[in-house]
Amino acid sequence: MKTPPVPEDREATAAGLLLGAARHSAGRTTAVFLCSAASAAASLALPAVLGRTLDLLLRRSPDADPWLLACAALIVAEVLLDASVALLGGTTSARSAAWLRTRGVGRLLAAWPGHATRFPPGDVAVRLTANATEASTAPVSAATLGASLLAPVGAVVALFLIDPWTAATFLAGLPLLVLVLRAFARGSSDSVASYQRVQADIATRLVEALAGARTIAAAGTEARDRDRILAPLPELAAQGGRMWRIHGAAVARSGVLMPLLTVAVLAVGGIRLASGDMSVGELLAASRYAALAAGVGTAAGLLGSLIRSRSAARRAAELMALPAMTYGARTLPPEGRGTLELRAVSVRREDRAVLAGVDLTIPGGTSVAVVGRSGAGKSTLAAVAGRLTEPDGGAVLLDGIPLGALRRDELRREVGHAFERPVLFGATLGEALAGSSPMSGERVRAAARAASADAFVRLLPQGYETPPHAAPLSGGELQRLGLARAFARAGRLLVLDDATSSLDTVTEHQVERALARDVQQGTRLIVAHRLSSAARCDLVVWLEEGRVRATGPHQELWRSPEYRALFAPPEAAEPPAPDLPSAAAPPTEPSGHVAVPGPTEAEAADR
Ligand SMILES: Nc1ncnc2c1ncn2[C@@H]1O[C@H](COP(=O)(O)OP(=O)(O)OP(=O)(O)O)[C@@H](O)[C@H]1O
Repeated sequence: MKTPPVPEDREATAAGLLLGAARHSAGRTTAVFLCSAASAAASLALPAVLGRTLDLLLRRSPDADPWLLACAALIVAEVLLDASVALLGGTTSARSAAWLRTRGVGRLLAAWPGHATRFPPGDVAVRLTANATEASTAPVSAATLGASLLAPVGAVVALFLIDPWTAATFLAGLPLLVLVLRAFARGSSDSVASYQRVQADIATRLVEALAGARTIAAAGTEARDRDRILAPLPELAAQGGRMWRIHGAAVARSGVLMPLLTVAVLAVGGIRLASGDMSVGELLAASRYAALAAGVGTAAGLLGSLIRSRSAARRAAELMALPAMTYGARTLPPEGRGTLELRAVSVRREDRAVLAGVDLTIPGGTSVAVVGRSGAGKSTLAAVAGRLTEPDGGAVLLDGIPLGALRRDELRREVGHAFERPVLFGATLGEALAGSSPMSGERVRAAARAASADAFVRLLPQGYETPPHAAPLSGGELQRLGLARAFARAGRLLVLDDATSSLDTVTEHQVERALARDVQQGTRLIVAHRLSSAARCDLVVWLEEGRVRATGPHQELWRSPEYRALFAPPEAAEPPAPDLPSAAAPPTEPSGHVAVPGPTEAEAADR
């Protein structure tokens, strides 16, 4: 039977996510429940059949034979059903885990990059592996728990039917069990959540250390960083110990309580046998039913599993709560040339205005350098212009259409990006440059030539067939591949966020010339620290503390000593005397650059 899907926003809660997983595997989970229930029914029927068989055997009745066969059939059925539950349960949980991971990864990648990168990679890995696995067992645990209660409930009913006194004796002890299980559920939730949090903390530290392996080796701090990564271990041990102590205490208490209740039922049954109110067979059946009813004590194990699943689901659901990037349904006017407009754009980060009321109009086909001191908001502006982040106020329009109203394919086809430290995805370099769109090898190579990447790629033994991880790339070569990827898909707007910072000035010049000559013409927004880059652009946007300080051609802005100071080494940053002609004349060749580390692709996404 097809079940309706859980709405996506409901999946952002642990209950909604678990419901979604249960619905996804509804057929198999129902089969687990039915097999568990049938096994419980077989175990319930067995004592009655055994008791009846014993009475018939004691009477040497010829009718005992079919009853003996029924006993054997019930035992075989129980074994087979239990085996089916184990097999089905395992595969059902595996399917639920796959579903949870697919949803989680999908949500993560569909979210605004800045939101997604707030979860450290190690933490995300734990949420999508260990936590997803634990959460995935919930449907099967719930089905098994539900079915496992059928046997004790049925056993108490059977006790009533055999002799109400035996049933009343058993029920008298049940409130104590409820208290034990309640205390267990409360204590466990807390310690399980803390355990999972500390687990993720260690993973986060480990992944950070791997990313900074060179820094650790260079500083010779291996021992200190090992201790730092493993610092939460004592807390993990404490939370783990607490978790299993609570579990152990619940199992021990119910383990004492349940046999006591069984003995009490037997004692009452013995008295009833002595008074002639019960047969020997009925006493045998009552003792077996008492043991079955005592099985309610094992609920602690399944309850513990459900509590761990719920806590893990809560962590996985936090990924589902990430706000997804939204797109519209509009396309760009065909005659547009890539005019970019920012109207009163503001971006806030941690209660601070990173961009404040930025108004800009960049005519189509213009190359624009965005300059300013470190932290001025250049990368944030680049991210807003390419809609890698949504402004908190104002609007960004391309050829008169708000970026948010554009169709996804239209937006990503017409707006390209290159970053300071690009990440290459794909089985081969050729694939990594082509990206997701089908593209001829010649177009990829032309883009690589424009980015001065073709020559070194062809020198690799496998050329464009080299897997990215097997290509020995310098920072500058990697940047050129990132540029080639952007050039190959160049549309109306190309955003280069410090994407040439690792190139030597000669190569940078070559790339810029090829960009102007060989790459499809459109608007270029270039975050630049080098004087030469700013000088070669048609227009410069000078940002200062999140605001546009000035816009204009480089030659015009060069008249300002403060503008010149952006590109000058510190000792020359003092405003020069107004009568110094050399300072006022805009140099055409690079005279220096402010060496500021720019963002990685991931960092750029975090604007
Ligand atoms: N996710 C974020 N959370 C908090 N602050 C942020 C975030 N992203 C950027 N900022 C802050 O916003 C300001 C502008 O950052 P941005 O990276 O845009 O500057 P930039 O001009 O590109 O700097 P640089 O030249 O050093 O790359 C900085 O002060 C930065 O610390």
